[in-house]
Amino acid sequence: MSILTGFRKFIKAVKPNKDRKKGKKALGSEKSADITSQQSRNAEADSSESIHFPGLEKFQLKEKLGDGAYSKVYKAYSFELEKDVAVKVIRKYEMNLKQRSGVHKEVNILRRIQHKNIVTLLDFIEADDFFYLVLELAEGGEIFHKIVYFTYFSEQLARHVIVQIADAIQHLHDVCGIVHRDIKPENVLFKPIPFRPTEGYQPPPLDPIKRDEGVFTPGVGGGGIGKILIGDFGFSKVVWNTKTSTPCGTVGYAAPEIVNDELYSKNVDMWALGCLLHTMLCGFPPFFDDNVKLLASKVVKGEFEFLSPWWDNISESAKDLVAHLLTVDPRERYDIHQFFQHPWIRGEPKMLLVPSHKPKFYSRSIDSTSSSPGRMTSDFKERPKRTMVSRTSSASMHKSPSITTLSDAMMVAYDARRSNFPNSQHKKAHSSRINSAADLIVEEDSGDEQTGTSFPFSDLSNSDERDSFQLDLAQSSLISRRSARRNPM
Ligand SMILES: Nc1ncnc2c1ncn2[C@@H]1O[C@H](COP(=O)(O)OP(=O)(O)OP(=O)(O)O)[C@@H](O)[C@H]1O
Repeated sequence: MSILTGFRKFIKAVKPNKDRKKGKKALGSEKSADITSQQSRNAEADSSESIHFPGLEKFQLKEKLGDGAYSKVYKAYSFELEKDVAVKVIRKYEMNLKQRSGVHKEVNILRRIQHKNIVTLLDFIEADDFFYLVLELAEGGEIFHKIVYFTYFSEQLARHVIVQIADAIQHLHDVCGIVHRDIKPENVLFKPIPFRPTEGYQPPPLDPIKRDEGVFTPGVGGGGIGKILIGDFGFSKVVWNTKTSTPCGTVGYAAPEIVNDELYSKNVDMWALGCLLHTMLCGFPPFFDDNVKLLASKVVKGEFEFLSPWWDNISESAKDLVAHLLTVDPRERYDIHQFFQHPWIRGEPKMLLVPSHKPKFYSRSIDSTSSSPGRMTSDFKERPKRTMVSRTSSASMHKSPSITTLSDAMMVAYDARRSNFPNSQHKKAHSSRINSAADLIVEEDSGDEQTGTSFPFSDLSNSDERDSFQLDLAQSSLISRRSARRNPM
C-alpha cells in the first residue's frame, strides 16, 4: 500500500471522528430528514456532471473537492462573480437545532474575518434543506496531501507555510479575538503556483529519493505551494465576549477568568502550530503510540523527541521553535508574538548550535481543590526515552506507528490540550484530580455547542481496526529510506 493510499484509507477510516466532532446525528434528525423534500434528496444523490441544488441556481457546480461530516464541498462557477468558487453544501435536514445554530455561528465568525490567509466567505445561502457556504476557492487543496507527496518539507518550504498560517492566527487572536482550535494539515489549504523543477536536481545524499520540491522563490513559494488559506472554522470560538471585544482597551476591566480563558484558549492554536511544524519538517506528528491511551498520555505530558535519524539534518533553531510551541504549560508556551520573534522565523542565518531553550516536559498534576492556574503544580520531568522506534528495530521502521496519522495525532493533541485549560470554561474537568489520559480525552467542551468528545477510544481498541490505520511506509517513506541508509546492503 502506498503511503498516499494509506493516508486516504485512514482518512476514510476516521470519518466517524467528524461525527464526534459535530456530535452524533441528532435524535430528531431522522424526523427532519423525513420531511425533506424529494427534490433536495435528488439533488444530493445526483452524482452526474451537472449537480443541482435548490437555491444554487446562480452557480454551476463542478467536481467535488471534499467531504465534511454533514457536508460536501464542490468547486463551482459563480455566474455573478464570474469566477470559480468553493461551495460547501451542508445537509441541514440531517442536523438538529443545535447543529444548525453551529453553522450560523461558523458563518458569523467567517463574516467578521478578512485576511489574506483565511478563506473568505463570499456568500451564505439558506435553503429549506441545505446551507450553502460560498467560499474563496483554494485550488491546491489540502497541505496534507503535499506533506504526503514530499514525505516532509525542506525548512524553507515549511517556513513558507507556517509563517502564513501564523499570520492568519495572529489576525484571529489579536484583531478578531477568535481562537481557531482546529489547525491541522487538512484545514490548511493553498493556492497552487507553477512548479519549476530544480535544474539538475540531486536529492540530498542521505535521502536519495526525496522528491524535488522545485525552485523556491522567497515570498512566492515552492513545491507548487503558493498562498496558504486556513479553512474550516467549525471549531472556532470567539474568546472575547461581545462586551469586551476591543483587545487592548477593555482587557484591563476583564475578570481574571476571562483573561485566562482568552490566554489559554489562544495558546491551543500555538500548540497546533507546533504539531504542524513538526509534521512538516519530519513527515510525522510529534506524538504517536500504538495505544491510544498511551498516546494521549504522551500528549498530556508533552513527551516527544526529535527522533534520530529523521531530525538529524534539521537545524537546531527549527527544533528550538518546535519545542517552544510544544510546551505543555500554556503559560510558558510561545504565543504568536514570540513565534514571530524566533530566529528561525526571522530567517536569521545564524542557527543556534546549542538551543537557548531546553525543552521542558511537564507532568502536570492538578490539585483537586484547584480552581485557578495559580494553584496548579508543574513538576519537571526527565525527557522520557522513546523505545518504540529504535535504531535497530528494522521491522518497526517499515511501519509508521499505527496511530501516527496526522488527523488522529492532532485530534488527541487538541483534546488533551483543551482539557488542560485551568479556566472557568473547563473548570468542570478539573474539579477532580485527573487520573488518566482517558479522563482528559473524554472531557466535553462544555462551552461550545457543536464540539464534543472527539477521540474514538473504542474505535481503536481492537487490533483489526488499528491495522486499517496503519500505514505501510516500506516503499515510499523517509522511514524506509533512512533505515536503509543505516543498514547498507
Ligand atoms: N475553500 C475551499 N477550497 C478548496 N477546497 C476546500 C475548500 N473548503 C473546503 N475544501 C475541501 O473540502 C474539505 C472539507 O471541508 P471543511 O473542512 O470545511 O469541512 P469539514 O469541516 O470537514 O466539514 P464539517 O464542518 O461538516 O465537519 C476540506 O478538507 C478541503 O479538502
